[in-house]
Amino acid sequence: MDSGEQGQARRQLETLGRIASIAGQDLALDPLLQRVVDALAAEFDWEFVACAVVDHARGEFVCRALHSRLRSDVGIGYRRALGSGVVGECAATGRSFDIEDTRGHPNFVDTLDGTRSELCVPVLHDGRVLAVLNAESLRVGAFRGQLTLFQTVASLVAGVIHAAGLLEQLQLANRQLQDAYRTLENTSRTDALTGIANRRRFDYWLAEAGDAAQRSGRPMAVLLVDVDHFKDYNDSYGHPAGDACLRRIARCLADVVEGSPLRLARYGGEEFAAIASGVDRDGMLATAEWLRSAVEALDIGHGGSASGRVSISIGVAGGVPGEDGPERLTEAADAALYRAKRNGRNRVESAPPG
Ligand SMILES: Nc1nc2c(ncn2[C@@H]2O[C@H](COP(=O)(O)OP(=O)(O)OP(=O)(O)O)[C@@H](O)[C@H]2O)c(=O)[nH]1
Repeated sequence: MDSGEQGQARRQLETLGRIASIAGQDLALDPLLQRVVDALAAEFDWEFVACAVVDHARGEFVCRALHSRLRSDVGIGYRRALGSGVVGECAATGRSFDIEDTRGHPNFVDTLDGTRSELCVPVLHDGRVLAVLNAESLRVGAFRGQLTLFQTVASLVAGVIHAAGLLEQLQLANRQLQDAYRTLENTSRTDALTGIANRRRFDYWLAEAGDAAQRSGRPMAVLLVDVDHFKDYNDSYGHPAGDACLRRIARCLADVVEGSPLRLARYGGEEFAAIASGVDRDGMLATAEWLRSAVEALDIGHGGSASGRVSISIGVAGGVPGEDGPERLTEAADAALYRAKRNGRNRVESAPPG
């Protein structure tokens, strides 16, 4: 080896060292690939360097990093089928390509105006093609003698690309798991028929409001709603119409309480419940009356009801729960609701102040 060759070998080793050290700086896949591509372009003064990652599940490769001084159809996110073009063939077969002159090459796809030479090497891990490193030039034979070096770069960065790919898959799986968990959590707290909160969530709110009221000494209030003569509604109009009626009532109640401190839930069957912290019995009574009149105003026909339309009865209770907890308030609201039914329905009754 003469001194010129020794100097070139030393420079190549230094280049490889630099690329290896910047590649492993952190494990986010896209920045990592971009660092490799930028380093190759800078070290060798290449006009176009790209890295495509192989998406085996979709049978495609997709460009994830790019350095180009030339006008090209290729951009980040550019994807093609495995096997298509030289990059696609390299991705599909794991073969390297060192094309001195692209003119006449059987699988060359012209994505870069006037490309004359192309270098393409697979990034392999465990015999599987993870990615393809690709360089292109407008000059014939621009990469002469560089294939081994390019392959060495590919094998140097294969480990970190593999690890970054795994990390990316893990992060994706983690995000999907979190989404699924949120959906599940939401489903488990939402009533399927009406879309408002369910009894489970109401019980949670009740305990939470009870704790807050006991700690602060400030009142809380509960109201229970029951649709009047609903058995008769079902019997007259059918169960599906009964379901639709419950949905309309739920929407109406939700619209009234929207933006207020009241939290509304379907309590079960044809019953709804609402709870509010920092509100006393009289404050809740006023809201209860709005709720009652809003449902009446829906004007849903009901032949079995004295008014000829669907109505609700409401029981209200409020105060600071004592040692026996906030459940006492729900029992008191239930007793008031029973009185509202007995006193003719379509009305609001409240428990004595407590
Ligand atoms: N369509 C439908 N009906 C329901 C649902 N849940 C409960 N119901 C019906 O609601 C009716 C409640 O009837 P009752 O408890 O006898 O009370 P009511 O007929 O409303 O009479 P009062 O409460 O005394 O005014 C029953 O017929 C239940 O089948 C539901 O999800 N969909």
